[in-house]
Amino acid sequence: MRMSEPVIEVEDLHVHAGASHILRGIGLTVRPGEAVALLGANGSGKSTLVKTLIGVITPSGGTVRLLGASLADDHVPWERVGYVPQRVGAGTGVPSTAAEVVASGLLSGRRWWLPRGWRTRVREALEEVGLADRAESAMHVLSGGQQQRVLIARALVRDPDLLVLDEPVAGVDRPSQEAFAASVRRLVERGVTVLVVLHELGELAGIVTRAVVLRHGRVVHDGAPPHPRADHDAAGHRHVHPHDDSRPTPALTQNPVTGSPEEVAP
Ligand SMILES: Nc1ncnc2c1ncn2[C@@H]1O[C@H](COP(=O)(O)OP(=O)(O)OP(=O)(O)O)[C@@H](O)[C@H]1O
Repeated sequence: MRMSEPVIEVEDLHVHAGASHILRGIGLTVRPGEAVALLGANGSGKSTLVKTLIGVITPSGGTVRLLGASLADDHVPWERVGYVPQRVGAGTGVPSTAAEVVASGLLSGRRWWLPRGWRTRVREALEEVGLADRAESAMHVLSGGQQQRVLIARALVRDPDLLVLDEPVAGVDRPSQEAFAASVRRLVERGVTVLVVLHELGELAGIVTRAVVLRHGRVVHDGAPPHPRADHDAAGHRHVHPHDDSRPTPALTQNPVTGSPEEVAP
């Protein structure tokens, strides 16, 4: 991949699920070193887009290229991609320690043994998310936020060029949110490209360089992230904004309370 080549290149992407047309012609180009927030109301298609990017969902139309390689041709260098799924509930899955979960990030479809020096890499990844002292803790005794940080460490241990995260801080405790934001800042400083699904910018305001907003499976805003406001997490604030399909696509403005992009009547 040449350095100037896009890390993510999506053209006219469509996804159907049964009769539902979920993604309706998405175009998105992300260049090396960008930190992009993918925002939008519940059900706007954010998770579907990232799952399509990482090959979990097969598109019904359009093209996806990651790190210069076509997804359809199955040539994507997955060892250079880190993915953090939407949080799963505590206590699910097989019992394993934080270090074991992180080490699993070093395995890939082609390699089912751990590389030389894996212990050091696992320790560094756990240090990166502030959990070096919990390496031998079983996952189920960790808080939800700590579990999420372990999943982030599992993606980081691959030393990825592209990191894709699906709502990594939804519902997690404040220390975990702060640790996550600090990690993302360091990654961006190192030149890692980040695409992160968020409900609001929160701790990542000032770190993400660009915001892409989806609505009903389309990109309705792609540009500068909204400015953060100190009171974005004030009690009583509604973090999601229901939409009515019958309305025309509205303009976006900055929510005066949250600093999040929000729609206004045209
Ligand atoms: N397998 C499926 N079959 C049918 N509809 C689906 C399927 N997966 C997702 N959808 C629908 O597609 C739409 C987009 O879902 P998606 O999870 O991508 O949205 P989202 O923006 O990530 O939402 P949230 O913020 O709630 O996670 C929703 O209306 C959802 O119900």
